Amino acid sequence: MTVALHPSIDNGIKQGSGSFAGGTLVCKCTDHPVKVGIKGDVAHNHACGCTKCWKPQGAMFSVVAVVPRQNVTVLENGDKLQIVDPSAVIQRYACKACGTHMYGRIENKNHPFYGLDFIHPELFQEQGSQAPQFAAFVSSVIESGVKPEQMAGVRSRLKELGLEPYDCLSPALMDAIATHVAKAKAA
Ligand SMILES: N[C@@H](CCC(=O)N[C@@H](CS)C(=O)NCC(=O)O)C(=O)O
Ligand SMILES: [Zn+2]
Ligand SMILES: [Zn+2]
Repeated sequence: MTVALHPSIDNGIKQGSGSFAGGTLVCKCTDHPVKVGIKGDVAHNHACGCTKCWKPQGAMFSVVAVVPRQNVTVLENGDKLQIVDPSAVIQRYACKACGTHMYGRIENKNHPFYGLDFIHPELFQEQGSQAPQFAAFVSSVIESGVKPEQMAGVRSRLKELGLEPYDCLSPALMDAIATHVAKAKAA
């Protein structure tokens, strides 16, 4: 049986249009859904296996990407949003009614990813945003209950889908973090 990872990738990765102009993220509420407007396309879209990123019901992975924070605007029913864990690096704003995370924001100006918000592209009403590029925090799915002996199958399915599995972030993002830290130390 094929390993189920996330509904938006289990049937194959749908490539982005390359010219996605942005759109509206909508939570799962049928009544008064939270709507968040995003300008432009997302970047660094990836599957994340960590326990903190929001996943739809039954999914093993989250699918999460970044956008500049100035490109994120709460459009409707923002009163339903609350921060999941105010002590986390990424402050994830979730709908109190349905639990969907609408955006995650870093307030620490010294953080390497300060200025970028984290969003879940599957919540776009519109099609065509950038496809997932890799898988991050893969080993962390064990913390959500996946058995260690299932991991070979999980990694091989990710590879089959074209998502290289990493146990932290991709080399490009890890290099960006290390560069930021090196510059901060040198300053
Ligand atoms: N193994 C941990 C990893 C958590 C983690 O470090 N997540 C990454 C990727 S989203 C992160 O940057 N977290 C910062 C945060 O959650 O605020 C878990 O699964 O809970
Ligand atoms: Zn909701
Ligand atoms: Zn995560």
